[in-house]
Amino acid sequence: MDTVFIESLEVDTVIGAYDWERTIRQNLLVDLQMGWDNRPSAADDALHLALDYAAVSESINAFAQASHFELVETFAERLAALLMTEFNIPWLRLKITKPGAVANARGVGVEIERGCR
Ligand SMILES: Nc1nc2c(c(=O)[nH]1)N=C([C@H](O)[C@@H](O)CO)CN2
Repeated sequence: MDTVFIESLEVDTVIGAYDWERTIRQNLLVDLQMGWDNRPSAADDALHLALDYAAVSESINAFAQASHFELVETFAERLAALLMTEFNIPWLRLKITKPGAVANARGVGVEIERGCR
């Protein structure tokens, strides 16, 4: 299967398990690979047949704006379910990075794979 991807999309949200994190907004980086058959959109040169990465990015942004989870695991799981339903995505790999959360690490986070290729 082909993929459509979004790399290092920066969103801000309420995220964190500690008390001090509940009162601030922090940045997360979203890396997403989505399974899609790109042949129909390529054959007709038609956006309406493509998995529109701009529309997916807007949806991720809106989700982050409204969410306030403690764990990046929860953020990833709920976002994956939302995107698969909203855009009819059969398979995805989603990585959520929390930059600077751990001293001396550029980023920490989770990566999940859901659905069938
Ligand atoms: N597996 C996880 N471990 C930790 C998380 C998390 O979301 N998943 N979160 C924290 C704190 O919120 C931390 O990021 C604050 O710097 C600790 N461990």
